[in-house]
Amino acid sequence: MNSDLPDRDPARVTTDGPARVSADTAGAPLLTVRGVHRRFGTGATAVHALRDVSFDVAAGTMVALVGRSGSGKTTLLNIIGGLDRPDAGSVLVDGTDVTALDEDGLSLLRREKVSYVFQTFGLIPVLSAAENVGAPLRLARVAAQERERRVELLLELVGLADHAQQRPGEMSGGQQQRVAIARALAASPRLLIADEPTGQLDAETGLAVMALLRGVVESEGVTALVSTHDPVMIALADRVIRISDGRIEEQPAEHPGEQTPERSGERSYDRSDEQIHSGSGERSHDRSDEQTHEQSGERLRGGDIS
Ligand SMILES: Nc1ncnc2c1ncn2[C@@H]1O[C@H](COP(=O)(O)OP(=O)(O)OP(=O)(O)O)[C@@H](O)[C@H]1O
Repeated sequence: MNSDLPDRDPARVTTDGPARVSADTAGAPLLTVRGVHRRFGTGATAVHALRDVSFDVAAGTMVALVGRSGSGKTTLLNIIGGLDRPDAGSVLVDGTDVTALDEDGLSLLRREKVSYVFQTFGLIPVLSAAENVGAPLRLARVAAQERERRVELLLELVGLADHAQQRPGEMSGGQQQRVAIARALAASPRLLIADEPTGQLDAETGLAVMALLRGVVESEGVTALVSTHDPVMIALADRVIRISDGRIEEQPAEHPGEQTPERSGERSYDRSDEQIHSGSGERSHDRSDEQTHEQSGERLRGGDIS
Protein backbone atom coordinates (compact mmCIF):
# COMPACT_ATOMS: atom_id res chain seq x y z
CA MET A 1 0.00 0.00 0.00
CA ASN A 2 2.83 2.35 0.84
CA SER A 3 4.31 2.02 -2.59
CA ASP A 4 1.19 3.64 -3.98
CA LEU A 5 1.85 6.77 -1.99
CA PRO A 6 3.74 9.73 -3.41
CA ASP A 7 7.25 10.59 -2.38
CA ARG A 8 7.35 12.32 0.95
CA ASP A 9 9.50 14.85 2.59
CA PRO A 10 11.00 12.91 5.49
CA ALA A 11 11.30 16.12 7.47
CA ARG A 12 7.54 16.38 7.40
CA VAL A 13 6.40 12.80 7.59
CA THR A 14 8.35 10.23 9.52
CA THR A 15 8.47 6.64 8.41
CA ASP A 16 10.24 5.17 11.37
CA GLY A 17 7.36 3.26 12.79
CA PRO A 18 4.87 3.89 15.53
CA ALA A 19 5.14 6.90 17.73
CA ARG A 20 6.21 6.08 21.25
CA VAL A 21 5.69 8.16 24.31
CA SER A 22 9.28 9.07 24.88
CA ALA A 23 10.83 8.97 28.30
CA ASP A 24 11.04 12.74 28.56
CA THR A 25 7.38 13.33 27.67
CA ALA A 26 5.86 10.27 29.31
CA GLY A 27 3.67 11.31 32.18
CA ALA A 28 3.94 15.03 31.45
CA PRO A 29 0.42 16.49 31.48
CA LEU A 30 -0.76 17.64 28.10
CA LEU A 31 -3.98 18.73 29.75
CA THR A 32 -4.43 20.22 33.21
CA VAL A 33 -7.92 20.99 34.52
CA ARG A 34 -8.13 22.79 37.86
CA GLY A 35 -11.15 23.73 39.92
CA VAL A 36 -13.49 24.10 36.95
CA HIS A 37 -17.03 25.14 37.75
CA ARG A 38 -19.83 25.78 35.27
CA ARG A 39 -23.30 26.89 36.21
CA PHE A 40 -26.21 27.33 33.82
CA GLY A 41 -28.95 29.73 34.92
CA THR A 42 -29.32 31.48 38.25
CA GLY A 43 -31.15 31.20 41.52
CA ALA A 44 -33.21 28.19 42.48
CA THR A 45 -33.25 26.83 38.92
CA ALA A 46 -29.48 27.04 38.41
CA VAL A 47 -27.84 23.86 37.15
CA HIS A 48 -24.32 23.26 38.41
CA ALA A 49 -23.08 21.27 35.43
CA LEU A 50 -19.48 21.09 36.68
CA ARG A 51 -18.32 21.39 40.29
CA ASP A 52 -14.68 21.83 41.17
CA VAL A 53 -13.43 19.52 38.43
CA SER A 54 -9.69 18.84 38.49
CA PHE A 55 -7.56 16.27 36.70
CA ASP A 56 -4.50 15.88 34.49
CA VAL A 57 -4.09 13.93 31.29
CA ALA A 58 -0.65 12.69 30.29
CA ALA A 59 0.55 13.33 26.74
CA GLY A 60 0.01 10.53 24.27
CA THR A 61 -2.76 8.80 26.18
CA MET A 62 -6.35 8.04 25.33
CA VAL A 63 -8.74 8.84 28.14
CA ALA A 64 -12.39 7.78 28.26
CA LEU A 65 -14.71 10.26 29.96
CA VAL A 66 -17.72 8.36 31.23
CA GLY A 67 -20.86 9.31 33.10
CA ARG A 68 -24.62 9.17 32.87
CA SER A 69 -26.59 11.44 30.61
CA GLY A 70 -26.54 14.94 32.05
CA SER A 71 -23.48 14.31 34.22
CA GLY A 72 -21.50 17.10 32.55
CA LYS A 73 -19.35 15.40 29.92
CA THR A 74 -20.20 17.68 26.99
CA THR A 75 -19.95 20.77 29.17
CA LEU A 76 -16.47 19.69 30.28
CA LEU A 77 -15.30 18.87 26.75
CA ASN A 78 -16.63 22.20 25.46
CA ILE A 79 -14.72 24.10 28.13
CA ILE A 80 -11.50 22.19 27.46
CA GLY A 81 -11.87 22.84 23.73
CA GLY A 82 -12.55 26.53 24.22
CA LEU A 83 -16.15 26.34 22.96
CA ASP A 84 -17.47 27.43 26.36
CA ARG A 85 -16.03 29.24 29.36
CA PRO A 86 -16.07 28.12 32.99
CA ASP A 87 -17.37 30.32 35.80
CA ALA A 88 -14.28 29.39 37.80
CA GLY A 89 -11.13 27.37 37.33
CA SER A 90 -8.52 26.95 34.64
CA VAL A 91 -7.69 24.65 31.74
CA LEU A 92 -4.17 24.30 30.38
CA VAL A 93 -3.71 22.59 27.01
CA ASP A 94 -0.09 22.06 26.10
CA GLY A 95 0.85 24.97 28.33
CA THR A 96 -1.81 27.36 27.00
CA ASP A 97 -4.40 28.63 29.49
CA VAL A 98 -7.55 28.17 27.44
CA THR A 99 -9.67 30.12 29.91
CA ALA A 100 -7.52 33.24 29.48
CA LEU A 101 -7.75 33.39 25.68
CA ASP A 102 -9.78 35.96 23.78
CA GLU A 103 -11.79 34.96 20.69
CA ASP A 104 -8.80 35.21 18.36
CA GLY A 105 -6.73 33.14 20.73
CA LEU A 106 -9.47 30.53 20.94
CA SER A 107 -9.70 30.36 17.15
CA LEU A 108 -5.97 29.81 16.98
CA LEU A 109 -6.17 27.15 19.70
CA ARG A 110 -8.85 25.28 17.78
CA ARG A 111 -6.86 25.60 14.58
CA GLU A 112 -3.51 24.53 15.98
CA LYS A 113 -3.81 22.55 19.19
CA VAL A 114 -7.27 21.12 19.72
CA SER A 115 -9.50 19.23 17.32
CA TYR A 116 -13.05 17.97 17.74
CA VAL A 117 -14.84 14.87 16.58
CA PHE A 118 -18.59 15.13 17.10
CA GLN A 119 -21.27 12.50 17.46
CA THR A 120 -23.00 13.93 14.39
CA PHE A 121 -19.74 13.98 12.36
CA GLY A 122 -20.04 17.69 11.50
CA LEU A 123 -18.92 17.29 7.90
CA ILE A 124 -19.78 19.87 5.25
CA PRO A 125 -22.34 18.11 3.03
CA VAL A 126 -21.46 19.82 -0.26
CA LEU A 127 -17.76 18.99 0.02
CA SER A 128 -16.12 15.69 -0.88
CA ALA A 129 -14.32 13.61 1.73
CA ALA A 130 -11.00 15.01 0.50
CA GLU A 131 -12.27 18.58 0.64
CA ASN A 132 -13.63 18.09 4.15
CA VAL A 133 -10.31 16.71 5.36
CA GLY A 134 -8.45 19.51 3.61
CA ALA A 135 -10.64 22.28 5.04
CA PRO A 136 -8.52 22.91 8.17
CA LEU A 137 -5.41 22.97 5.99
CA ARG A 138 -7.03 25.58 3.74
CA LEU A 139 -7.80 27.65 6.82
CA ALA A 140 -4.17 27.34 7.83
CA ARG A 141 -3.19 28.48 4.31
CA VAL A 142 -1.23 25.34 3.54
CA ALA A 143 -0.05 25.32 -0.08
CA ALA A 144 -2.20 23.26 -2.45
CA GLN A 145 0.40 20.59 -3.21
CA GLU A 146 1.23 19.97 0.44
CA ARG A 147 -2.48 20.01 1.28
CA GLU A 148 -3.26 17.35 -1.33
CA ARG A 149 -0.40 15.22 -0.07
CA ARG A 150 -1.58 15.37 3.52
CA VAL A 151 -5.20 14.76 2.62
CA GLU A 152 -4.16 11.67 0.70
CA LEU A 153 -2.13 10.40 3.64
CA LEU A 154 -4.94 11.11 6.09
CA LEU A 155 -7.56 9.34 4.00
CA GLU A 156 -5.14 6.44 3.67
CA LEU A 157 -4.71 6.41 7.45
CA VAL A 158 -8.44 6.01 8.02
CA GLY A 159 -8.83 3.50 5.19
CA LEU A 160 -10.76 5.76 2.84
CA ALA A 161 -8.29 6.43 0.06
CA ASP A 162 -10.79 5.07 -2.46
CA HIS A 163 -13.60 7.35 -1.24
CA ALA A 164 -11.86 10.70 -1.56
CA GLN A 165 -14.34 12.15 -4.02
CA GLN A 166 -17.52 11.00 -2.28
CA ARG A 167 -19.66 13.47 -0.39
CA PRO A 168 -20.83 12.72 3.16
CA GLY A 169 -24.34 11.87 1.94
CA GLU A 170 -22.84 9.15 -0.24
CA MET A 171 -21.01 7.50 2.66
CA SER A 172 -22.02 5.28 5.57
CA GLY A 173 -22.06 6.66 9.12
CA GLY A 174 -18.84 4.83 9.96
CA GLN A 175 -17.14 6.18 6.85
CA GLN A 176 -18.31 9.71 7.66
CA GLN A 177 -16.91 9.44 11.16
CA ARG A 178 -13.60 8.21 9.76
CA VAL A 179 -13.53 11.27 7.48
CA ALA A 180 -14.21 13.40 10.57
CA ILE A 181 -11.29 11.75 12.37
CA ALA A 182 -9.03 12.37 9.37
CA ARG A 183 -10.15 16.01 9.32
CA ALA A 184 -9.53 16.33 13.05
CA LEU A 185 -5.97 15.10 12.53
CA ALA A 186 -5.29 17.34 9.54
CA ALA A 187 -3.70 20.17 11.45
CA SER A 188 -1.63 17.82 13.70
CA PRO A 189 -3.47 18.72 16.92
CA ARG A 190 -2.00 18.07 20.34
CA LEU A 191 -5.39 17.19 21.81
CA LEU A 192 -8.24 15.42 20.08
CA ILE A 193 -11.61 15.77 21.77
CA ALA A 194 -14.34 13.34 20.76
CA ASP A 195 -17.83 13.74 22.19
CA GLU A 196 -19.56 10.36 21.92
CA PRO A 197 -18.00 9.76 18.51
CA THR A 198 -19.75 6.42 18.10
CA GLY A 199 -23.13 7.49 19.44
CA GLN A 200 -24.75 7.37 16.00
CA LEU A 201 -23.11 4.14 14.90
CA ASP A 202 -24.05 0.50 15.32
CA ALA A 203 -21.96 -1.46 17.81
CA GLU A 204 -19.64 -3.07 15.28
CA THR A 205 -18.98 0.13 13.34
CA GLY A 206 -18.61 2.01 16.60
CA LEU A 207 -15.97 -0.42 17.79
CA ALA A 208 -14.08 -0.08 14.52
CA VAL A 209 -14.13 3.73 14.78
CA MET A 210 -13.00 3.60 18.40
CA ALA A 211 -10.21 1.19 17.52
CA LEU A 212 -9.19 3.57 14.76
CA LEU A 213 -9.05 6.40 17.29
CA ARG A 214 -6.98 4.16 19.54
CA GLY A 215 -4.65 3.54 16.63
CA VAL A 216 -4.15 7.18 15.72
CA VAL A 217 -3.44 8.11 19.33
CA GLU A 218 -0.42 5.86 19.08
CA SER A 219 0.58 6.41 15.47
CA GLU A 220 0.22 10.19 15.56
CA GLY A 221 1.30 10.71 19.15
CA VAL A 222 -1.90 12.64 19.81
CA THR A 223 -3.67 12.83 23.18
CA ALA A 224 -7.37 11.97 23.09
CA LEU A 225 -10.21 12.69 25.47
CA VAL A 226 -13.27 10.72 24.43
CA SER A 227 -16.68 10.72 26.06
CA THR A 228 -18.48 7.43 25.65
CA HIS A 229 -21.05 5.15 27.22
CA ASP A 230 -19.81 1.99 25.59
CA PRO A 231 -17.97 -0.47 27.88
CA VAL A 232 -16.09 -2.01 24.96
CA MET A 233 -14.82 1.39 23.97
CA ILE A 234 -13.92 2.19 27.54
CA ALA A 235 -11.76 -0.94 27.52
CA LEU A 236 -9.68 0.51 24.69
CA ALA A 237 -8.74 3.58 26.74
CA ASP A 238 -5.54 3.94 28.72
CA ARG A 239 -7.52 5.49 31.52
CA VAL A 240 -11.10 6.19 32.55
CA ILE A 241 -12.32 9.38 34.20
CA ARG A 242 -15.81 9.12 35.69
CA ILE A 243 -18.02 12.11 36.17
CA SER A 244 -21.21 12.13 38.18
CA ASP A 245 -23.48 15.11 38.73
CA GLY A 246 -20.72 17.46 37.64
CA ARG A 247 -18.05 15.99 39.89
CA ILE A 248 -15.13 13.73 39.13
CA GLU A 249 -16.17 10.57 40.86
CA GLU A 250 -13.07 8.56 40.63
CA GLN A 251 -9.56 9.65 39.87
CA PRO A 252 -7.24 6.73 39.31
CA ALA A 253 -3.79 7.40 40.70
CA GLU A 254 -1.42 8.71 38.09
CA HIS A 255 2.26 8.66 38.61
CA PRO A 256 4.02 10.97 36.20
CA GLY A 257 6.83 9.21 34.44
CA GLU A 258 5.56 5.78 35.27
CA GLN A 259 5.68 3.53 32.23
CA THR A 260 2.95 0.99 32.06
CA PRO A 261 2.81 -1.08 28.88
CA GLU A 262 -0.17 1.03 27.83
CA ARG A 263 1.53 4.34 28.37
CA SER A 264 4.75 3.30 26.74
CA GLY A 265 2.95 2.56 23.51
CA GLU A 266 3.48 -1.19 23.86
CA ARG A 267 -0.21 -1.79 24.28
CA SER A 268 -1.77 -4.26 21.93
CA TYR A 269 -5.26 -3.27 20.93
CA ASP A 270 -7.75 -4.62 18.49
CA ARG A 271 -6.89 -4.17 14.89
CA SER A 272 -9.00 -1.35 13.63
CA ASP A 273 -8.22 -1.66 9.97
CA GLU A 274 -9.30 -5.26 9.61
CA GLN A 275 -12.46 -4.46 11.47
CA ILE A 276 -13.09 -1.42 9.41
CA HIS A 277 -12.20 -2.89 6.06
CA SER A 278 -13.82 -6.24 6.54
CA GLY A 279 -16.57 -5.04 8.82
CA SER A 280 -16.15 -8.35 10.61
CA GLY A 281 -15.64 -6.87 14.04
CA GLU A 282 -13.52 -9.89 14.86
CA ARG A 283 -10.84 -9.39 17.38
CA SER A 284 -7.36 -9.70 16.05
CA HIS A 285 -4.47 -10.48 18.32
CA ASP A 286 -1.87 -9.24 15.91
CA ARG A 287 0.42 -6.43 16.94
CA SER A 288 -1.86 -3.69 15.81
CA ASP A 289 0.48 -0.81 16.37
CA GLU A 290 2.96 -2.27 13.91
CA GLN A 291 0.25 -3.01 11.43
CA THR A 292 -1.18 0.44 11.71
CA HIS A 293 2.03 1.71 10.30
CA GLU A 294 2.45 -0.92 7.72
CA GLN A 295 -0.98 -0.07 6.45
CA SER A 296 -1.12 3.63 6.88
CA GLY A 297 2.56 3.84 6.07
CA GLU A 298 2.98 7.05 7.94
CA ARG A 299 3.10 8.87 11.13
CA LEU A 300 1.61 12.20 10.29
CA ARG A 301 2.69 14.10 13.35
CA GLY A 302 5.75 15.95 12.29
CA GLY A 303 4.07 16.75 9.02
CA ASP A 304 3.58 20.21 10.35
CA ILE A 305 1.49 22.47 8.27
CA SER A 306 3.28 25.69 8.81
N1 LIG B 1 -26.77 25.55 27.62
C1 LIG B 1 -27.29 24.98 28.71
N2 LIG B 1 -28.25 25.62 29.42
C2 LIG B 1 -28.76 25.08 30.53
N3 LIG B 1 -28.39 23.89 31.04
C3 LIG B 1 -27.45 23.20 30.37
C4 LIG B 1 -26.86 23.72 29.18
N4 LIG B 1 -25.96 22.81 28.74
C5 LIG B 1 -25.99 21.78 29.61
N5 LIG B 1 -26.88 22.01 30.59
C6 LIG B 1 -27.16 21.14 31.73
O1 LIG B 1 -25.93 20.80 32.31
C7 LIG B 1 -25.93 19.45 32.73
C8 LIG B 1 -24.80 18.71 32.05
O2 LIG B 1 -25.09 18.61 30.66
P1 LIG B 1 -24.09 17.91 29.63
O3 LIG B 1 -24.65 18.12 28.26
O4 LIG B 1 -22.73 18.40 29.89
O5 LIG B 1 -24.22 16.38 30.06
P2 LIG B 1 -23.66 15.07 29.34
O6 LIG B 1 -23.00 14.26 30.39
O7 LIG B 1 -22.85 15.46 28.16
O8 LIG B 1 -25.00 14.37 28.85
P3 LIG B 1 -25.24 13.39 27.60
O9 LIG B 1 -24.49 12.13 27.89
O10 LIG B 1 -26.73 13.20 27.62
O11 LIG B 1 -24.77 14.11 26.38
C9 LIG B 1 -27.31 18.90 32.40
O12 LIG B 1 -28.11 19.00 33.53
C10 LIG B 1 -27.80 19.84 31.31
O13 LIG B 1 -29.21 19.91 31.32
